[in-house]
Amino acid sequence: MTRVVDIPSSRMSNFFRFQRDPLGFLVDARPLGDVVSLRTSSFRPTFIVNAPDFVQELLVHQEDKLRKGRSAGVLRRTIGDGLLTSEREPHRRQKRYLTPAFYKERINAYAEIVISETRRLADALQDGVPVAMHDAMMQLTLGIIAKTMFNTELARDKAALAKAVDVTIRHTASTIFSPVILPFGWPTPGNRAHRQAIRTLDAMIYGAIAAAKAQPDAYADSLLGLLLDTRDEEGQPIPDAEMRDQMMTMLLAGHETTANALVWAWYALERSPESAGRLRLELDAVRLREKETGESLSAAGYYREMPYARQVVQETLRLYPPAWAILREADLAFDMLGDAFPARSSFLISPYAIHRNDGVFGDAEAFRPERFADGASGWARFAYFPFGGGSRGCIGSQFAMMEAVLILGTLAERFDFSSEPGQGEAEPEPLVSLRIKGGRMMIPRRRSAQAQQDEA
Ligand code: HEM
Repeated sequence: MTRVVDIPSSRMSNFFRFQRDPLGFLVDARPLGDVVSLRTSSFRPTFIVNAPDFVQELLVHQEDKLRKGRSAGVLRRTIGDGLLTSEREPHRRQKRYLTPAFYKERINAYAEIVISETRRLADALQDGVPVAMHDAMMQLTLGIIAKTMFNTELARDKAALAKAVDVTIRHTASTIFSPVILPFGWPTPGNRAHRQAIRTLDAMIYGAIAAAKAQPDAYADSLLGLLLDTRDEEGQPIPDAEMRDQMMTMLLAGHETTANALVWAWYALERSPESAGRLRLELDAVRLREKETGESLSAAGYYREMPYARQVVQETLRLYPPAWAILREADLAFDMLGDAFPARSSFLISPYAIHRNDGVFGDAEAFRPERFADGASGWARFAYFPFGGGSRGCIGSQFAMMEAVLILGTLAERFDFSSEPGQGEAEPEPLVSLRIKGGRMMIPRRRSAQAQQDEA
């Protein structure tokens, strides 16, 4: 029996609903069936994939039949042919030379940078002075990605680069889901602003490449150093343009996602005082043990000591997965789990919708980090997949987990954050990654000051 069902609503109403509220549309489509056909044209039949076993087919078992297609085409305007957008053999080749940048010992070294950059932010926060949390997390993770991957300090240009990233993301998101994609060469205001933003980011990237070539030893432990040392089968170095594409890819794929997850985590913790309390207990216990033993933990050691903080991040990635949609296209007709899919089929897989399945998670809308106390092993493999999967799964997943947990721990140790009054419930905004619409103004309260108050 087929597991593909037709969506009951008309093509026109689906189109408008998706444009207006993509997340609502996908959440409503999940209970309709394992795979939902949008009954679009036979030229580009489109399916929403809801069942974990079909997700596994697309991302793992049959991935050789699928491409990223149109979405990668739009991203390519900014990041070129880097790991996120390349396909087939170029992708395999790139993955081979990039993977060592994410080995465990490298991630442990990056962890020290994460903590020192986060402490810098903590030192700059003032008790009771509201902070634009989205901007603060974006600039923090941007600084971290530049320092860990390119050994580059962004102190001076951080705000300008963050602005350029924002322009790029907004324009890319509006293009990916637009029914008509205008050529990038056309001088529309959006294209012009986007091209200017790319020039700003390119200046930083090419500056870093030139600095690394002049002083390679200083960059040996960064991704940039790795790129400089890489040789192909003929012994040729990677061309500057390819290095640029990989760096732009890491810059964009590697900081907005983590920053958005963190803003959601602060928001969720504020609304779940029990979880925030448990997190504080864990953090205080770690520091107490350090005092008692007289040994201070390395950053990697600190990470290991915070299982509850990890659960908080995992649960945040369940409810608010930054990669809210994963897209695939098939060139040729193929079969999946007994159903036939025609040539040029498009597939939309939404971790956001799939992660909200009550049947799997029980009270799925509730923020309950404890669900992850035993890992994520109780569920079907692709019931929970914030980092995708298969050969196109996130290369930075371990780095991102470590980074998010260390930022959360380092800041929560010193501050409680609460939303500035009058903002109401956070509304998700699905751009390239899932944001809080309009950001979130939050008020940091220094914990020691609060404890003093409590004592008084
Ligand atoms: C919470 C943070 C993050 C989330 C939720 C996330 C999520 C994802 C997902 C779902 C994919 C697969 C997309 C697809 O299949 O189409 C992906 C791919 C990728 N991610 Fe991440 N990511 C995060 C952080 C990072 C970081 C920190 C880096 C780099 C330092 C990174 C670099 C990449 C790259 C290069 C790819 C493409 C991999 C490939 O195609 O081989 N990501 N990410």
